Amino acid sequence: MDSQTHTGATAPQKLYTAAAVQELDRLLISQQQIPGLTLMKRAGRAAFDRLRAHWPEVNRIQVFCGGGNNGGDGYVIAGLAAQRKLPVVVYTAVSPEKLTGDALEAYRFAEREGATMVSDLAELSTADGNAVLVDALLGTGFSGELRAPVDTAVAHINASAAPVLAVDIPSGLNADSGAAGEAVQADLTVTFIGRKTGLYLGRGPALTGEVIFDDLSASDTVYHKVPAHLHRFDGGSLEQLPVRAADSYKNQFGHVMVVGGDHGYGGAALMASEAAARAGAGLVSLASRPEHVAAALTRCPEVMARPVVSGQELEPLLELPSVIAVGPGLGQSPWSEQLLARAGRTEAALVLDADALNILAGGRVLAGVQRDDWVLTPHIGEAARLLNTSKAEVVTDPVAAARAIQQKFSGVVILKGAGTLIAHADGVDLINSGNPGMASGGMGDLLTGVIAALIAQGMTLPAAARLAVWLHGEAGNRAAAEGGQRGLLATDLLSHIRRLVD
Ligand SMILES: NC(=O)C1=CN([C@@H]2O[C@H](COP(=O)(O)OP(=O)(O)OC[C@H]3O[C@@H](n4cnc5c(N)ncnc54)[C@H](O)[C@@H]3O)[C@@H](O)[C@H]2O)[C@H](O)CC1
Ligand SMILES: [K+]
Repeated sequence: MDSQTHTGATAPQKLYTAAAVQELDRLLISQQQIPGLTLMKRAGRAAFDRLRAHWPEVNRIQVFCGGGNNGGDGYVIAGLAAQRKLPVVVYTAVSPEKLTGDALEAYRFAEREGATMVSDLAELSTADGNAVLVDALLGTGFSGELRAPVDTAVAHINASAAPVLAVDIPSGLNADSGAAGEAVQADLTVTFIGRKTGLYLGRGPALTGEVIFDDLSASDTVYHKVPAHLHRFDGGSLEQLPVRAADSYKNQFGHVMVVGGDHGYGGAALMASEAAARAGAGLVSLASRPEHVAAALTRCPEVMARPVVSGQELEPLLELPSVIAVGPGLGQSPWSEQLLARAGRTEAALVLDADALNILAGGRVLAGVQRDDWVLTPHIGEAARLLNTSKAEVVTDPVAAARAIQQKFSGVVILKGAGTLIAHADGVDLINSGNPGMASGGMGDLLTGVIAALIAQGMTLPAAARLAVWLHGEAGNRAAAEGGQRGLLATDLLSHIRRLVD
């Protein structure tokens, strides 16, 4: 959760890979003539000031320093604390003799100011007082698996009850992908010069705690020289639906048709339909197995439920909608494949989800089809199937996976997760939204309905995808705030979707 507050519309945040941030670092030193040590001092000062602001009662700190410049930032923090008579102990994970360059200068500063240095974790105790732990073990230079003794230092930090500030990035978290094995669980992460993509992807959101960014007074010129890897949107930076004119009428707001609901899966199709209605679509119809029609009429009479026994029966219905969402409760039977094949040939914009994606991945239906006017919404497993690769591969580099699916199928790809990626022809966007309570059946069906409704109301596919992902997650957060996460049900979100879409 980024602490930046939003008073009005703001630009999306730029996210960078570790390599890009190191390029920014290099440019700052070469173009802006800012010595590396000055950058390190600014980084350490920024982190120290944020530590004092976040924990005003702190009365001692323990800094865990690695062997590189992340450790260097830690030594600056320790020196500043000692200067201000704030008791500080530094755990030197790598012997100071091995330090070089700016990190060695920073170590000398901490030593001159009287910071206590220990090389044995057993000498550290946080039993009493308001201690804060500072993780300066690894930053953007981390690669591979955690090596000793950093792994034991990470475990020591995580075993402590004391709050943790991570310098630049929690140690053990991959700065690009957000993948992590053993990694520091931080309460606050202060990151410098460029926001790393890994802070907002995969395990990043769970490990960073609050993220605070400090540009260390870098000038805009360097940012123009290094392209961002992702653009991160939040509530303040999203394109919204236009205000409705007084003389509006329902056809102006499009017609969404949901195609799904095979035997036993009527609920998914109905939830997607109701979500489309609650997100403002002018008309919503549902094409599903006949046994679901009665329940649909009872639950939501505003949805025009139509029984479909075969693909032929679906054909005449496909002329009506401007957007067709195929997938919720669709199943993978011959019936399911027939419906996807026919829907896939219409002029309407498409949203493909769940089993529609699994059928598409099978290659028998719509093989080789690329459309600019469809949105695919895979989760990690469906993405792996669409790319004919493993889930582990997708988790290792989710941005590459989202891009690859977009290149293979064209259109817009939403790769769902704690950080959701939206890949389109002009790049890849990221939205952090939702909460663990949303890991339950039906949540994806709601998102599908909201995406379709926003497209039906005239938004471009990328803008509709971004707003739908944010709105869906925000509805989940508000529903969880109202009644808890564990028992959160998809239909709890509907009333919040209605409020948020206004
Ligand atoms: N531009 C900026 O954002 C600024 C960054 N600063 C800080 O510098 C680090 C990056 O420093 P670097 O020396 O490149 O790498 P690290 O300190 O992150 O790590 C290198 C260090 O760690 C060891 N190591 C690598 N992988 C492992 C592993 N798997 N297990 C154990 N140890 C590992 C490696 O051997 C080195 O000793 C950045 O994050 C910022 O904190 C600048 O100070 C300010 C501007
Ligand atoms: K760190």
